[in-house]
Amino acid sequence: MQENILEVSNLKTYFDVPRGTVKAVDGISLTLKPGETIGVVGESGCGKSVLGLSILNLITPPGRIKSGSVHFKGKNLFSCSEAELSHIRGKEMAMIFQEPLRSLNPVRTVGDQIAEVLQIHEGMSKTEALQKAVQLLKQVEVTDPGRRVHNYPHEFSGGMRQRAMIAMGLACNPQVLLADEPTAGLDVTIQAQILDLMKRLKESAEMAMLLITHDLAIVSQMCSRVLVMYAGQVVEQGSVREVLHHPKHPYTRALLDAIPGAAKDRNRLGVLKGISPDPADLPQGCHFHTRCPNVTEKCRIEEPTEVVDGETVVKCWARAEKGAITV
Ligand SMILES: Nc1ncnc2c1ncn2[C@@H]1O[C@H](COP(=O)(O)OP(=O)(O)OP(=O)(O)O)[C@@H](O)[C@H]1O
Ligand code: NI
Repeated sequence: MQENILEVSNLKTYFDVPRGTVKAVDGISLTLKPGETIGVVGESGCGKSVLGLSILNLITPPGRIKSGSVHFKGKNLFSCSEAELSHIRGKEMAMIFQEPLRSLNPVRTVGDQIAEVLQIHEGMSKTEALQKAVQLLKQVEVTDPGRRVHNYPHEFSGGMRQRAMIAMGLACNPQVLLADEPTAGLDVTIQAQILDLMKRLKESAEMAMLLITHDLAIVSQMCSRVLVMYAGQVVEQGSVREVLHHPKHPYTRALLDAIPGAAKDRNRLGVLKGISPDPADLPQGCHFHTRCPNVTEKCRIEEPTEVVDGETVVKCWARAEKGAITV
């Protein structure tokens, strides 16, 4: 068996806000093998981005890592020095953020920003780094990269900014890429092009990827395994084949039913009923019980344990009581 490159164990990330404590990530464990792509899905606010930022130890107040660990190649990132961390970030483990405009500096050229990563992590001279930046822009299929490298982010279209972010993320050939909605907000054709590009780059470089998205179609196109998050927790995880075709958790089923095409075929409701719970005031018992069609008395009182059911791990009392194996 191949060793895990990334191991997240019982991770909890909380935000202390005036109205209470937001449990954005509340006990998540996952593993990633070299070259593997895992999808992370769930509704807005369920904690996907906070999970990505926590893995890179980038949480700042009012947020805090409450407990748990993140091991990258056997090294616990929560006990690394700032110097070790900045070496790992960007070089060995890169993140493509949800909003490129927020992470690209508006007053510096795209080329300078890509070059900076290479100067810091690869010790290149400015001239060498700029040459490499042109190559990278070419690799992510930005047309006329020799001219574009001197542009500012606002001179790029949304799709091109996203490509520039991918170029920056890939500059140092990271072994793990955390991609947070890398194609959100782009039109469908450009989205397909960028995903295809990421897939090809990933395969040629054997890079592992954690792909955060709310789009299940992207998961089935890109990932081998998927984690379904609800209110800071993983409610179901397993192979894409199993989870998307034989969902075991009622929340996963509801998510699948919310896809218009699937809903039409199966003649079910297209919208997820009810609202997500307030993460600063989560319901007792199973976090999903307020919206679950199969809720029982026990679900309202006691948090479900995770159970192995075939190839899937599910956090649901209905499954636990069917005699599946408790983790
Ligand atoms: N800096 C912060 N201060 C307070 N609360 C925060 C902060 N960042 C995130 N949160 C809270 O943590 C929870 C998880 O947020 P997160 O951004 O991870 O959601 P998400 O799943 O990425 O959603 P989306 O799909 O909309 O990107 C939310 O309730 C959010 O309000
Ligand atoms: Ni997010």
